[in-house]
Amino acid sequence: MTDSAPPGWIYNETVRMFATPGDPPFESRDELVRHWGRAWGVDNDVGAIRSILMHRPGPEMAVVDPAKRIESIGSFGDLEKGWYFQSDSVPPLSEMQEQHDAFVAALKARGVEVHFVDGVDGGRLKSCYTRDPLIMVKGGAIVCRMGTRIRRGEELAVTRTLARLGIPILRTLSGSALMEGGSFAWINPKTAVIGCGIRVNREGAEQVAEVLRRQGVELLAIDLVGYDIHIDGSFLMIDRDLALVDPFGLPFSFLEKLKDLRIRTIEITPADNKWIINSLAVAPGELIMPEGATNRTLDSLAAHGVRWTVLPYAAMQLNGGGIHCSTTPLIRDEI
Ligand SMILES: NC(=O)NCCC[C@H](N)C(=O)O
Repeated sequence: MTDSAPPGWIYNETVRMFATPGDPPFESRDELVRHWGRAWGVDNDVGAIRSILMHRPGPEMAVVDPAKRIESIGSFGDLEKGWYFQSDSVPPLSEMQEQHDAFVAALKARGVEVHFVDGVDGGRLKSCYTRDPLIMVKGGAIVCRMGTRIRRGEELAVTRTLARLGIPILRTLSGSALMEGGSFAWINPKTAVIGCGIRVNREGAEQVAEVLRRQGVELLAIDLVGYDIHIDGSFLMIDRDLALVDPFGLPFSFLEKLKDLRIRTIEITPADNKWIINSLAVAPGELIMPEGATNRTLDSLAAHGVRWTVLPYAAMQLNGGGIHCSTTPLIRDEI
């Protein structure tokens, strides 16, 4: 047969013989492991963390000039250069690094593989909050588009890092989208939420929703309150069906939606340090949290079977972000 077959037929029959179908889909574990080396990605916010992305604050912090005091609001910043420091005091860099190092050590002690962002530069002083320039979904990352000038460009450093690690990038937000990962949260493996506001617009949410739709995940888009920048200041999943919330930062309709989804909630009180919402679930019902929870809230956590480790993080928080903001889990166990 092949003796007399025309070359075109041989070519086409070979193509047909070696064709590979689209299913199983890109995000399936076997496909990822075979072609990308690991099952990168997450589809929940509480499964045991295996791999995480962080950035130790470093030379970029030198952009902060304590002489640039903004007296009218009691903080520091330079409108021309775009940097801002959201507190009335600037801690020594060594103190921020010490707290960050202790957090990294606590994660490593749990067996978490910690990766660091390559090439942070340009005085991008918020780069230690790796939560924001990317979102991890099933099978890889969505690179965001930051909603403040000094943070725009963190996307490039993160993209280089993802490439070095071999992590698929499923989408880079484009057009007029604004999106920061701190305003994205998984509620369960079929439902996620984005808080829209001054840093995240509906176009950003829609571009993320497109990626998630292909994974069979529904994305809720809610409005944040006032100038709140991220939903992770008011909402945190801490177990498969349990969230820590600040009701003052969330619309009533979202609190009702959580009930529909059978998510139980623990509400913080004004006496709690608000940064406790910005904790990290390292496994179902296991938190790393900053200081400042009231006994009332700790008792409630304990009554719901939650365990926690407390780390000092006040110096890191002075730059405007907390424990949750300082991490992006790259791989979590399924729940
Ligand atoms: N997820 C977060 O809340 N990230 C920290 C935000 C850092 C800082 N306040 C900012 O303005 O970007």
